[in-house]
Amino acid sequence: MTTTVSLDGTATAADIKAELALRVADLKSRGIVPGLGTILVGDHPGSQVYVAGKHKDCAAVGITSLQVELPADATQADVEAAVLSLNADPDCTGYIVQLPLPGHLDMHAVLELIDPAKDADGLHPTNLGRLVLGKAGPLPCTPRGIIELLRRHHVPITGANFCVIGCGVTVGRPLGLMLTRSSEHATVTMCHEATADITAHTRAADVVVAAAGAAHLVRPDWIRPGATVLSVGITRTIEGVLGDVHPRVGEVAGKLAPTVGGVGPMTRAMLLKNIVEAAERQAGETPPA
Ligand SMILES: Nc1nc2c(c(=O)[nH]1)N[C@@H](CN(C=O)c1ccc(C(=O)N[C@@H](CCC(=O)O)C(=O)O)cc1)CN2
Repeated sequence: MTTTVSLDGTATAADIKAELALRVADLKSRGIVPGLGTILVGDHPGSQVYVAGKHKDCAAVGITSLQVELPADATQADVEAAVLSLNADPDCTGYIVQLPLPGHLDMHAVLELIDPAKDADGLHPTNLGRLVLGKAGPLPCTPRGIIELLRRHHVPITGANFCVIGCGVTVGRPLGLMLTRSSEHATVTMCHEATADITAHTRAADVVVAAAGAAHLVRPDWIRPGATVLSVGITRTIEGVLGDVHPRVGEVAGKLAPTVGGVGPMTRAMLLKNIVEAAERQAGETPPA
């Protein structure tokens, strides 16, 4: 049996928040007050928890919070009006529209209306295009958090074989783009529900990232002993929160980012980092690499 090392996102995020608090204090000493806005539509239970966590984090590092809440039956026009209002608000350095939106709303139309300079999630088409072209800009929070978690725990990335399960817009797709930049240069296999013989890909991987949103999809026999595994997707059931990675994978993996306390806190920390960097850019500075 392998002794698994936990990739502790809560502790790592705490370190990052302490570093960011110093940068926020420096900005404030020069009269620049970073502000994060959130737009939450409806009463999705996970989203309410995540947005509350984001504002708690802001308070901890000295970032101002602006919260917009709209009912589940808000119209496309209501949501777009909230976006335009934050685009115009000088107290808002950057903001996010919490996803998923209720099914009757057009997510892509909403995301396209965000001012790319205020896009704290890096999900505006302009910023995703900048990522493809290797230009500086805000990076999607979960993929950025995954790479930062691996780096801070000395998991090799360059030349490593990654298997990313799930091709969603917030995690899988941008993660594939980020891991193949010249600064990372990993070899990435993207898997999805139509992948034939998925275990052939997971068993060949040094690092498996499970971001499919399918409870306990990844089983112990899918993993090469000693490989690194990150459980990203979450399914909420009446029995509680279930991750994409079966708990017994911990008996095989060398390093494991658990479903709770792994990548989630890193996602939140990277949102703060995107806001601090946006404030620095808006002040005409180049954020540290
Ligand atoms: N606009 C966005 N929407 C969504 C994103 C995103 O990056 N931008 N990602 C996810 C949700 N998410 C951030 O919003 C997120 C997910 C999980 C956590 C977290 O801290 N999880 C806890 C567990 C809490 C629980 O689910 O009970 C943990 O890992 O300890 C934070 C943020 C979808 N939407």
